[in-house]
Amino acid sequence: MSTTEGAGPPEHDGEARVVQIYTRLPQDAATYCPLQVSAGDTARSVIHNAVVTLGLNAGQTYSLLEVRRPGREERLLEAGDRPLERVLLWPPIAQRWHPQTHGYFFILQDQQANNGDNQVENSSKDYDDLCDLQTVTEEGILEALRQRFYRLKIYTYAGNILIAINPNKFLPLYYNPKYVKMYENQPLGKLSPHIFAIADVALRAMLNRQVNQCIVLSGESGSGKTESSSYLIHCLTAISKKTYSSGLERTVLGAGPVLEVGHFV
Ligand SMILES: Nc1ncnc2c1ncn2[C@@H]1O[C@H](COP(=O)(O)OP(=O)(O)OP(=O)(O)O)[C@@H](O)[C@H]1O
Repeated sequence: MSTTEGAGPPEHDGEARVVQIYTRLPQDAATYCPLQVSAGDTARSVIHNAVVTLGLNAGQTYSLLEVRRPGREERLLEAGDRPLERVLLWPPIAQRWHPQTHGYFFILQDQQANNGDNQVENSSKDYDDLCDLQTVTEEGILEALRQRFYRLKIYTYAGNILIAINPNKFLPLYYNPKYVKMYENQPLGKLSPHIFAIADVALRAMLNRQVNQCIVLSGESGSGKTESSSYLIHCLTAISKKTYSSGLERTVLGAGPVLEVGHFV
């Protein structure tokens, strides 16, 4: 386990993948460890497993970096971020196998030694679900949402309700087609909060219970209800293979303006 290139193509096991974690530590030059990572694993658990696998000092604090272009595009993952969600956004070749030389990989680094570098981390705790807040006050909820918004995390759960904050700009990262597949058949809350998760849960409930389902979109004017309904419909038609090619998405979305006209008559 002491090379810069890894040892061969990774194995795939359903939703789990083998991810190469390289180290950037004062005590070594180029060590890596292949780790089996599943979609729900967070940076926190991946760091823990890498530290154990590499036999590193568990008393130290480590952080995990996603590298897209060595030295140029490096992003520090927060403890609750899910590394496999990042991998799915890499180009196919980089998703399958990611030795350092291909430019897409993860780095485990000593947090203390690297303070000041690549710091996107924020000391405030990040909550995917507002139900995890220690004290629930209006101020606390708004602050938690604000901190997530600063990190471009526009979705947050409050139990099985999804709160969406209008970013007022297109965030391609969120709506990558690979995310539709990733959220398919996943329990709510296993992956990062997302509108596709709501669509998938509603579709599965409908199919399993054979009962119509309803998703309520509520918010003030301009908050993003129409936009959100488009993402829901896109996701529903994409995961329903039969309707995917039938133009249903276009038909349903086309009904929107007609209904809105009715609203003002
Ligand atoms: N998830 C999003 N990503 C990017 N932009 C968004 C998102 N949600 C909303 N927006 C932006 O905000 C604008 C207003 O959103 P939208 O039309 O969906 O609001 P609305 O709640 O349906 O408003 P109204 O109730 O007045 O019809 C959109 O045109 C879009 O530019």
